[in-house]
Amino acid sequence: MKILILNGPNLNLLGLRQPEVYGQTTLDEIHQACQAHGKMLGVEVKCAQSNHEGELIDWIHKTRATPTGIVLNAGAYTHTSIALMDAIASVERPVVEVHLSNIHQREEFRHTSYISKVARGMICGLGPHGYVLAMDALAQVLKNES
Ligand SMILES: O=C(O)[C@]1(O)C=C(c2cccc(Sc3ccccc3)c2)[C@@H](O)[C@H](O)C1
Repeated sequence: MKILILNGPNLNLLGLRQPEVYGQTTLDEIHQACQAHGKMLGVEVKCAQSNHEGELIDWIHKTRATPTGIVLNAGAYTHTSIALMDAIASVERPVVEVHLSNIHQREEFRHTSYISKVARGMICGLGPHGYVLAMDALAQVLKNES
């Protein structure tokens, strides 16, 4: 059983600017926490980040090879990418969308998510803990569907 932690554009800069919105935790610290939680869950965890839409799509396509749950924070692509939406729909793998901030309390343009249209569920506004909660949900989904 595998879980892919996939992060989109600019999230590699987490913790460096705008701590009031995205907190002070770095992406590397989030990935370390996900790896530790994966060990507790007994699942293999792969963490990746890309600023490039096509590279994120390639990561999603690779999940066709093995039963994998996907934790996806697509960053700004959340609000624009029909290509990411189609990639998720094409692999038929469970996806939990995660956002550090509560996108529904922010600018209007962040209230639309193409990812939510094809994701199993969405967690937003809970900071880095949202990734751990998403992993718990996916571990249960993967167990039920295996
Ligand atoms: O809340 C999120 O996790 C979100 O996915 C993350 C986003 C985001 C946007 C810009 C930068 C970053 S990461 C960052 C934050 C502060 C300084 C540098 C980079 C995330 C937004 O595009 C999304 O609307 C919301």
